[in-house]
Amino acid sequence: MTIEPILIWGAGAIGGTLGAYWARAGVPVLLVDIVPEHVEACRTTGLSITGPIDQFTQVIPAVTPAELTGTYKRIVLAVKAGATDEAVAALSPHLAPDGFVLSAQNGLNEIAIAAVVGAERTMGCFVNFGADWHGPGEILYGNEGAVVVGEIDGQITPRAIEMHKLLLGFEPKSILTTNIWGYLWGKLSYGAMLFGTALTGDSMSANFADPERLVVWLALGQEVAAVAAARGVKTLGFGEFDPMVFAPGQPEYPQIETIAWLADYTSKTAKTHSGIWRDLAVRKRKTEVDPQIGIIAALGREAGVPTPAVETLVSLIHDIEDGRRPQSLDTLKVLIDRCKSVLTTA
Ligand SMILES: NC(=O)C1=CN([C@@H]2O[C@H](COP(=O)(O)OP(=O)(O)OC[C@H]3O[C@@H](n4cnc5c(N)ncnc54)[C@H](OP(=O)(O)O)[C@@H]3O)[C@@H](O)[C@H]2O)C=CC1
Ligand SMILES: CC(C)(CO)C(=O)C(=O)O
Repeated sequence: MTIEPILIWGAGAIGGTLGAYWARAGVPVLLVDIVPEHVEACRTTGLSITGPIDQFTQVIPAVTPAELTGTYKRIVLAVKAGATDEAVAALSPHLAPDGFVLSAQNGLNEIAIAAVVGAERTMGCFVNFGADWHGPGEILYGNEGAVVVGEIDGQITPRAIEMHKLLLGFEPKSILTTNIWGYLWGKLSYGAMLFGTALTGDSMSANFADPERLVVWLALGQEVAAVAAARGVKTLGFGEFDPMVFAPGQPEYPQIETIAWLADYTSKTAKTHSGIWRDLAVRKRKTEVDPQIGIIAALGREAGVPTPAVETLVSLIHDIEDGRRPQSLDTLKVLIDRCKSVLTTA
C-alpha cells in the first residue's frame, strides 16, 4: 500500500526544512514550489540542510505547480503571506474534499485560507524556528524554535493529533494547542518587533540590546497587545517571550526584561537577521508587511484602538521596499521619535 504524501506548498526556508526532516524520517512528502531550479535540485541532487543544528542532504520528490496532478488530504502551506492568495487558488483543485491546509506561516493567513477552502479544511500552525533559503537545494537551518499546531476552532481532532505527531518528528517540543489564535497573535507581537529590527542593517540581537531602541519594542508590543485584547485574544508566546506582559495596564519592568531576553535569545542563532531583513537587503523584494502588520492597524481601527507606532512602521517598510529610504539608523530614528511621542502621550 502506498501512503499518500504530505504536499508541502512552498519549499523554501520553512517548507523545505520540514520536508527534509520528514523525508529523512521516511514520511512521504511531495514538495511544490514555483522556483524550477530549486524543484530540480530537490528531486535530483537533493535538498541540503546546513548550519549548526544539522547537516544532511535529502533527495525529495518535488514538482512545480504546473507539473502537479491528483488530490491530497494534507497540504502544508509555507509561502510568504503575500503569496497566500495565489497559492491557495492554485492548490484548491488539489485539495481532497475531506482534506485540509495547514498554514506554516507568520501572520493570520488562516483567515484568507479558510475564506477559500472553508474553515473546516483549515488548520493553524505557529512556527518560530529560524531558517533561510540560500539557493536552489540549499537551506540554512539557523536555530530550533517553537512549533505549535491546532485547529482554528480549538477542537482537538484526530487530524490535529496526527499533524502534531508528525511535527514532533521535526521538533520534539512541538505543542498541540486549543488556542492557536493566541500563538498566532503572540507571533504578531514578536513579528512587529522583527519588522522594526529590519529598518536597519543591524542583527536582531543588536537591535534588541540597544537601550535607545527599547521605546520601539515597547510601543509595538503594547499596540499589538491592545488590539489583541480588544478582540478578546489571550496571546501566547515562546520561551520567556510572553506577549501578555505588554497588555493594557501592565507594568513596564517585565516588558523591559522581556526585551532583554529577546536580545539574548536572538544572539544564539546562525540566522542573525529576520526574514524581513533578508527580503529587503538580500532578496530585494516586497516583505509581508501588509498582510502581517498592516492587518494589525486595520483590526485596531475596527476596534477603535489607535496603532500609531504600527502605522509608522508599515509606512517606513513601504519606503524601503519602494526605494524612498535605505535600511539605516536614520530610518529607525523616525520610528524611535514616533514611539517616544506615543509613549509619553499614553
Ligand atoms: N524563514 C524563517 O525563519 C521563518 C519564516 N516564517 C514564515 O514562514 C512563511 C514562509 O517563509 P519562508 O519559508 O521563510 O519563505 P521562503 O521565501 O524561503 O519560501 C517560500 C517558497 O515558496 C515559493 N513560492 C512563492 N509563491 C508560491 C506559490 N504560489 N506556489 C508555490 N510556491 C511558491 C517561493 O518562491 P519565491 O522565493 O520565488 O517567491 C519560495 O521558494 C512566511 O510566512 C514566514 O514569515 C516563520 C518563522 C520563521
Ligand atoms: C526571526 C524568525 C526566524 C523567528 O524566530 C522569523 O520569524 C523571521 O525571520 O521572520
